[in-house]
Amino acid sequence: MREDVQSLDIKDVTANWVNAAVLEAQIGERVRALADLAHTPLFFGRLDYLHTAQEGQSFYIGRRHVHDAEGDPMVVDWRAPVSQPFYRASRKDPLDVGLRRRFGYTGGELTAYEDEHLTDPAEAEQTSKLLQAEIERPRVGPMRDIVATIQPEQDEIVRSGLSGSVCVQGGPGTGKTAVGLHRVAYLLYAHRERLARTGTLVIGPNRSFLHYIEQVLPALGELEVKQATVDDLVAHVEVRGADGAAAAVVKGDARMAQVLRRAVRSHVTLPAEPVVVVRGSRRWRIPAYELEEIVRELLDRDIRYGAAREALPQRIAHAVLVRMEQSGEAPDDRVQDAVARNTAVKAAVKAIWPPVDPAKLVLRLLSDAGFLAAHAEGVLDAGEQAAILMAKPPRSVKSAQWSAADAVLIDEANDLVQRTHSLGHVVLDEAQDLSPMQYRAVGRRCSTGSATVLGDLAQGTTPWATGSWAQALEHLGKPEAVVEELTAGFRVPREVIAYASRLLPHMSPGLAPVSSVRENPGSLTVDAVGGAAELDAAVVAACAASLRREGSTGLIAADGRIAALAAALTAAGMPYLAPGEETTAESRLTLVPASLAKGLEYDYVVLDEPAAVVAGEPDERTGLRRLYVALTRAVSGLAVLHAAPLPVQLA
Ligand SMILES: Nc1ncnc2c1ncn2[C@@H]1O[C@H](COP(=O)(O)OP(=O)(O)OP(=O)(O)O)[C@@H](O)[C@H]1O
Repeated sequence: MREDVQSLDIKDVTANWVNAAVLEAQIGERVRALADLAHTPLFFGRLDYLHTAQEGQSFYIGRRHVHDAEGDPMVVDWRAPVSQPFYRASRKDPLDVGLRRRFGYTGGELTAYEDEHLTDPAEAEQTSKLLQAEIERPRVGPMRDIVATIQPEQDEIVRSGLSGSVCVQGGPGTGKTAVGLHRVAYLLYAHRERLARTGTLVIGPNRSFLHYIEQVLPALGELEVKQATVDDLVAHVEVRGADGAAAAVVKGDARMAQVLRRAVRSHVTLPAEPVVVVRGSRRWRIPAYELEEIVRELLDRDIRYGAAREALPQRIAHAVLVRMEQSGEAPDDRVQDAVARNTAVKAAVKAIWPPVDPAKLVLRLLSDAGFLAAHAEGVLDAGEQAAILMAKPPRSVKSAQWSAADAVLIDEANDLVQRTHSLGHVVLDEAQDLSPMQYRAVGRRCSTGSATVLGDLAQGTTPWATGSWAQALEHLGKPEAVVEELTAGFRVPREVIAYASRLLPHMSPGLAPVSSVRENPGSLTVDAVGGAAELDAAVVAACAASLRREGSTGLIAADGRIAALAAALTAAGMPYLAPGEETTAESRLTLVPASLAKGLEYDYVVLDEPAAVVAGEPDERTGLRRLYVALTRAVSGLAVLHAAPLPVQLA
């Protein structure tokens, strides 16, 4: 297929050099998409149908469509309807499938297969060894795709339609991230043209996380999906400052949207003077009361501030034209445009509906107590207003120490002035940490599209963490989204998840523990070390022991412990990576501050001093949630080492 594309001769089919350049770029893209990936086999499954139109036919299922020299299909794309039973068929509902075969590969070489005769009553139900092997395959690079082993409950989410938004609640390692990414790939397949036009975006919590997941979609042949953090989306100003928790909570509260809306609209002044337009020998006068009617009508229509500001001169000009017609003239559109540009009209518009600079507006709200009070009246109480006022008002937008929450406020103000462009589909991962104002910022970016929201309420570690998905979806502007739950855990072995789940009742009562699909006896060790002095050495030794096995090792520790552990690793001659960095021949060890561990995973995890992880957070609940995240990163083994007593909730 690649050679066919490469050998295309476009000399005779392009009319000019622009056509030729475009076509060449498209050919280049297609060749890239058809690249031969040595370790990515062309097919991973086979379906033999019993009846229907495809009677007796078998299909090979793969990452992409492959055809032979005649153009006949050899491998069917996993996203095609004919592939769906590969993921959904069961003994209870075989979906006309007689045989389902899964192929297993080792380094790109076919080494195993597994057959299921779904309609054979003599055959017993069994769990797939290939699935187990796939999950436990040592991790060396970034996150991998799971096309070969998507589970039925995951597949339902992956294949849900483009028009509806979906929210997925699931404990650690239930495959939320994997499902979200595969859903994008599916939607791009099913709605290619529409989404190519409108665009797709994956939002993750930080750079390390985005690095970790960035290969999944390209491996599925999807090269056009953008990735960003929420901070990237709202980067209207340079963020150099940070808020205390109290200020950040108020700034992230949805009520701020109301305050901003009032503040923006407060710039409109009802006209007190008439507008007099002079054209040739004639003067046309629009009295103040009529101007006021126009302004009130625009305010009521609830269009964006900037759009109304653009409409106003045309409305005034229209009023002038009506008068011209009444006096027997026959003005046309060009006259209306000329009147709209008349200096008297422009001056009136400037006085009535002046331009608003979103950053300046937010700066004024946060630094001018009187201005804030005027617009926050009845919305924020005095204490809340005091919490967000800057101690020392900066001189300009440029010199202000903007915080991340401020940037979100500016984004909201920006949207009040001018509508934010909406994409076709947005995937929001680790959503539980977003503030209501951040949800709104994301919601603006899919206001005419749909969203996939992924998260775990138990892993919320911000002071404004999501308490319920219904509220979050309300802020996002997708209250109709369906909330699905994933309960089967793929990453974390049973023993480890059981240990971590001891924390659940103390930090997120009501959430059911994940039920791991994997039994790995001996995957958990918890060891007390004599004293703080010996801890570093014990941790280094545990890392060295993990590294003797295949795959990646993550050393997770409280942020405050990272410097000491970095020094200890260096002294021991053990090179290490930062979170999100790909493992190399030199190092398979990553030193992970607990604050960056979310969403990541390692074959083996060494967890340093749980009590310090808890103590590193402002309150106990957040501390326990941080610990829960750290405890649930391991695929094959977790070694907990402590010098201080373990948190009582773990005991
Ligand atoms: N059906 C599957 N087949 C094979 N591996 C799977 C499957 N589902 C999930 N996994 C693997 O399980 C691990 C966890 O998945 P993922 O990171 O998507 O979980 P998550 O729910 O986002 O976790 P967290 O809450 O910790 O962010 C990944 O390595 C993923 O590839």
